[in-house]
Amino acid sequence: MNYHVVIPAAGQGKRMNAGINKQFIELEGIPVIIHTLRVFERDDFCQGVVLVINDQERDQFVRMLRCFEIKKVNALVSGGEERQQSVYNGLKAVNDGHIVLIHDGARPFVTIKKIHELVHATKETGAAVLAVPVKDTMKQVVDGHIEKTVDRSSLWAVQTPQAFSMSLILNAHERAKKERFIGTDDASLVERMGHRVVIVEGEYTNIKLTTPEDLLFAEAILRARGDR
Ligand SMILES: Nc1ccn([C@@H]2O[C@H](COP(=O)(O)OP(=O)(O)OP(=O)(O)O)[C@@H](O)[C@H]2O)c(=O)n1
Ligand SMILES: C[C@](O)(CO)[C@H](O)COP(=O)(O)O
Repeated sequence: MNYHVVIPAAGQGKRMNAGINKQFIELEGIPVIIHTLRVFERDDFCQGVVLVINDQERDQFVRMLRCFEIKKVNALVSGGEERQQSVYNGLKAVNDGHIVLIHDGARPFVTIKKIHELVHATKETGAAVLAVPVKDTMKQVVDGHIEKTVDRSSLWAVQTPQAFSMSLILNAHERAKKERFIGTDDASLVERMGHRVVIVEGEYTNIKLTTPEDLLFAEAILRARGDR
């Protein structure tokens, strides 16, 4: 069940519009990225973390890791223009291990329970993702009007971590780069090679902090957890 994890945290956070890297926004006095890293710090199955960052934020990250005593980050790697490039840079820095997880730095609420279910499922096909069934009715919209209502029964909102055998995901990234394909998640690079990806039902609290209102949900999630 051992794994390594690549955590992309090198984005611009444009949709958050916070004026700073959203990974540095504090929730109950702790930066988002530290909340995320602490999950893996606490998981004995996590053998090491590769953190992908903006070079100009390197000093800030080094100080933060030291201040919060994060020990498992064994590489700080430069990100790229696209999330996919950042992830690929991170994968190349994972020096051993058979299973690798890729997890957004902006998703601080993943649980160890779900991580372990995901890693276990990866043994089945070499690829598995956390996802939750969509709750809203989905419509396809063209030029501002509804083209059709999409059958919701087979639609899932995919999250991270996404887990893969190391060789499979490296091959998928290398092929996507060669073919100039850019996907919005890593599983899409594996799917396009015709490889089965297993869905593991995740939790609705595993939100990605993307726009300002997500911070309201984040504070509510922390309060609810604190009450337990
Ligand atoms: N070039 C990029 C883009 C994104 N990410 C990371 O990938 C995760 C998911 O991406 P997203 O939520 O879209 O972050 P941003 O790209 O920063 O957001 P935006 O699109 O609003 O700028 C984030 O932890 C982000 O830091 C990254 O490492 N490198
Ligand atoms: C990888 C991801 O979190 C799965 O839902 C999502 O695709 C990232 O998208 P973003 O626009 O890069 O945040």
